[in-house]
Amino acid sequence: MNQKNKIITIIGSGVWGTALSKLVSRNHHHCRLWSRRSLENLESVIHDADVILSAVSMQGVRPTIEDLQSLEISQKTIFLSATKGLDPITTLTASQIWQSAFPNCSHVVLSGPNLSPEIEQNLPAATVVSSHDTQAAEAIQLIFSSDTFRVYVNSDPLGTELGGTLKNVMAIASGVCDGLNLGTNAKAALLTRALPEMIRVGTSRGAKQETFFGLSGLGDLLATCNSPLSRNYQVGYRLSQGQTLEQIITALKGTAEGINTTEVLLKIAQKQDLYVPITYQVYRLLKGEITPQEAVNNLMKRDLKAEFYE
Ligand SMILES: NC(=O)C1=CN([C@@H]2O[C@H](COP(=O)(O)OP(=O)(O)OC[C@H]3O[C@@H](n4cnc5c(N)ncnc54)[C@H](O)[C@@H]3O)[C@@H](O)[C@H]2O)C=CC1
Ligand SMILES: O=C(CO)COP(=O)(O)O
Repeated sequence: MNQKNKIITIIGSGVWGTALSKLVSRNHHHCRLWSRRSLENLESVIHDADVILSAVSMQGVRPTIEDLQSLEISQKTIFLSATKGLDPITTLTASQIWQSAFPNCSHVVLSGPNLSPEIEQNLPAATVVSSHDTQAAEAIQLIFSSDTFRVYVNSDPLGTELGGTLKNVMAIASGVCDGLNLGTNAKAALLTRALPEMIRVGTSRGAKQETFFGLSGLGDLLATCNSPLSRNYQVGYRLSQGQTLEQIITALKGTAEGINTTEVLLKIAQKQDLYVPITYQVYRLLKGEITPQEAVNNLMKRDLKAEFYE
């Protein structure tokens, strides 16, 4: 793909879609930002698009695909997914759903430690674009790269996507940890144990372990679990302050995918008999079955074990 003046259609004008549109425009590409409330029709905004970027929340993925399937889309169009969630029915990632809906096009995932308010401020950040189609990933890398946004490529889209998705559950736990003032040691222990839990689930689905040590895994885990800018972190923090989940969702600006992901992740873990102790406590907390302090106690009182095991 020639890199000059690409047409990028972004579907989903929430906070992430809007931040991404600024990155595209700053690099002098032509950006069309569209949401279901836009006055323009979808057909006209995808016309001639080089890239269709989906930045809708997980619940918007299937409705968006249904709308697009009735339209004519060139096989040269690259689909780029920036959603970090899991489908509640099939447990698939967003990009897996896009791939099966448009099997003749190239699909790329964009995921990394990218809190949108910092991206909006043009602060330095790095991310990963990943695809089985190296050329497509490299084309996206060139479109987004700038002096303030450093884009890496890899060829493990599933691992890249799952890193960004599973860490949202850990960000809820991390918000609880900070909200209860459990200290730096507790936080370090939580994040260090969170990573193998994510890897266990990811590799069981076919993702590569090494991907979780990169920006889209450990990188995003550190960013999201340490920042009050994260909506998922805020969910955990506010639960620790005694608010109900309903109150939190009402007050929250934007989507906290971790709430839904926790439920789907537990479903996967139970089906595949995977050990996910942090996820299980977050699940029970979100369901209102235990208090934040009980979740901590339950994690601390588990059977003693070796640090590393198969
Ligand atoms: N905000 C951030 O810092 C980052 C967010 N993400 C991910 O990007 C996705 C979107 O996040 P935000 O923009 O922050 O959320 P948001 O809540 O601000 O925006 C959600 C978008 O999805 C659309 N949407 C929701 N349900 C829909 C439906 N049924 N049909 C069509 N469209 C629908 C909304 O119209 C809106 O444009 C999430 O999966 C999130 O995890 C990824 C990286 C950074
Ligand atoms: O994924 C994110 C940063 O990389 C955004 O996190 P939140 O969805 O928790 O705000």
